[in-house]
Amino acid sequence: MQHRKIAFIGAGNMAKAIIAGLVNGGYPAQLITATSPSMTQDSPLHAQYGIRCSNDNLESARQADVVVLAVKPQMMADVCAPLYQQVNLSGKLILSIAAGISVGRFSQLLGPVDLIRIMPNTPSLIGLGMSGLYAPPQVSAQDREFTACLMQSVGEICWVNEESGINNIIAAAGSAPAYFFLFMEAMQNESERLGFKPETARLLVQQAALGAAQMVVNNPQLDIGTLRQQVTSKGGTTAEALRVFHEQGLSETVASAMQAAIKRANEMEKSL
Ligand SMILES: NC(=O)C1=CN([C@@H]2O[C@H](COP(=O)(O)OP(=O)(O)OC[C@H]3O[C@@H](n4cnc5c(N)ncnc54)[C@H](OP(=O)(O)O)[C@@H]3O)[C@@H](O)[C@H]2O)C=CC1
Ligand SMILES: O=C(O)[C@@H]1CCC=N1
Repeated sequence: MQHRKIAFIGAGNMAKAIIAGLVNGGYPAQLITATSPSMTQDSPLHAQYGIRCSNDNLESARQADVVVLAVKPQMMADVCAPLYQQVNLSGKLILSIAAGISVGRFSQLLGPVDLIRIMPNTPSLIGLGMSGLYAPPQVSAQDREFTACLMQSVGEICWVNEESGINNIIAAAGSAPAYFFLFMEAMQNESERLGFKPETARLLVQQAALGAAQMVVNNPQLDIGTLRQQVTSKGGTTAEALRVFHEQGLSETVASAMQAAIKRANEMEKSL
């Protein structure tokens, strides 16, 4: 893939996950800078990945070809104002990973820039990310290709044709690791109540989750429902557990939760 100088503005959970995935996947560390107010030259991110670390957003953005906006959505306006006023952004590619800040809002915050929205998720850290991408029509084929390759180096990607698709990606993938963690936490808690030590309870749950996910990956010809049926003996134990999930409305709960994530993203787009 093409290598460009990248500045991450904001170096929290999501930026760190992408940086780790990139460097571990062979992206040259000397081309990556990360900035945040608490960052120093010898911060752990520098020691761990060999990237440049700084607390100077403007200098980092000036020397970069690609600026990744990776601060909390609520911080975005404050972070963009000095970038707009003091950095020549023309010719640079701007990538935003923020939920709830639209391309239209960015053109208010930064003027007319080449911007692609990315909705990644934290498994990018281990090369198993899932990112949605949206580029407005005027973004060049080279910038689209670069961004696709960048995010493919930390996982799978999915382009959306409409910007509203990014909020659907949030519901289905960006926020989704937390859904699975919640489910696993609940299973671990109940396993502990059954008398397993915490580490054993965790092992039981993590191996079941990992095995189930890997079976989905390894069997693209099988519906996930078929894999479920293969576990579910007639009149057996799984059928009873699934009956409880159905009776207590698991599918409806999942659908409502995903809709709530989309609703929140839409609200953020109106208010930030
Ligand atoms: N977490 C996730 O799973 C996902 C997050 N996102 C998006 O990623 C973005 C970041 O989220 P996340 O990583 O979770 O958030 P974090 O709170 O973990 O990180 C935010 C980062 O921004 C830094 N920051 C704060 N103020 C400034 C500033 N003025 N200039 C530069 N950096 C600043 C913080 O630095 P300091 O610690 O020094 O204050 C911190 O490094 C959000 O917009 C979110 O919507 C998208 C997909 C998934
Ligand atoms: O919770 C959030 O708003 C961000 C976006 C997707 C995951 N985390």
